[in-house]
Amino acid sequence: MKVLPSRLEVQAQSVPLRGQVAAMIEIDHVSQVFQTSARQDHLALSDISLTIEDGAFVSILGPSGCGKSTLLYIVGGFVNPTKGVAKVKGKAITGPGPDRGPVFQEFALFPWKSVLGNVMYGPRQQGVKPAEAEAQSRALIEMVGLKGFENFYPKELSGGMKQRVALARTLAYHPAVLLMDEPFGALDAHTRTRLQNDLLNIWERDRKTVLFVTHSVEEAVFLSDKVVVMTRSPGRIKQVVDIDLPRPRRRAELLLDTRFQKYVVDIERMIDDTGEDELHP
Ligand SMILES: Nc1ncnc2c1ncn2[C@@H]1O[C@H](COP(=O)(O)OP(=O)(O)OP(=O)(O)O)[C@@H](O)[C@H]1O
Repeated sequence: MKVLPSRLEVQAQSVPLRGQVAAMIEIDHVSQVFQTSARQDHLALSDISLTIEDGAFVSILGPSGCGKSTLLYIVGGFVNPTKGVAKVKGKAITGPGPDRGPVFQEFALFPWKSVLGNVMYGPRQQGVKPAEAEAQSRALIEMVGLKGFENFYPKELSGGMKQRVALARTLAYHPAVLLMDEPFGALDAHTRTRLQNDLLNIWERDRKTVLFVTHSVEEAVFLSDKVVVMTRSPGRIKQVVDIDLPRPRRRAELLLDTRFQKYVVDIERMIDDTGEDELHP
């Protein structure tokens, strides 16, 4: 899904929500119809209901075009569902907010700002004083493994480094929920593995709720508490799989673990069973 307004400024203006609740996100009978340019209605999502607990890491898997991004954008408040309601902390989502931090490729880094400038942007917009915003941002840059690159500009960074900056920039808002749309999809296998490990380490520190869209079954099983498998278009939930593997997880160990391998094979079969990976206009 491709057309998104740049809403970073909007997110930065509202006040963050606080407090722990059991259900962080509730998606209640949500359907989404898009009008295509040919003026035909296209049912992208059909009657999706899903509850995501506070602090859970949930991945969404499914064939291309099944509505994964659309679901993420509905939770982000960038798309209003045609039917049903999506809630965050019990409140209906009516637009973007700083409680939900998107890590989407559409939210490209500001090319005219340094790494530090990009990460500091959110806290400064939220009224954090410059010295404090800088200290917080430097700590986050270190946390995502970019210490020493504070004064670099996006064009001087690799794809993986840009993703790290994007993650630090979103974390700087202190969102309760991270919304990640194939954040590592464009990276080489080695960088992808490193970023998966780093993301898990960061997540294990403060257990934010994460909603993560990916095409990689292995990545989903490695990272997640739950994997949501969707049917092909129109997207419905086929199955929610609880990933009962101990944490902290080490990728090298898990790859040899028969339980991990079984989850991957079972979920791959579920996706194959959703039908041919055909795209329909
Ligand atoms: N703004 C839009 N206007 C019209 N149709 C749209 C719009 N956004 C998405 N769609 C359609 O909705 C369906 C779901 O799109 P979406 O991007 O959510 O799927 P996806 O599962 O994330 O796909 P992929 O895995 O290929 O990224 C597709 O058929 C797409 O063409």
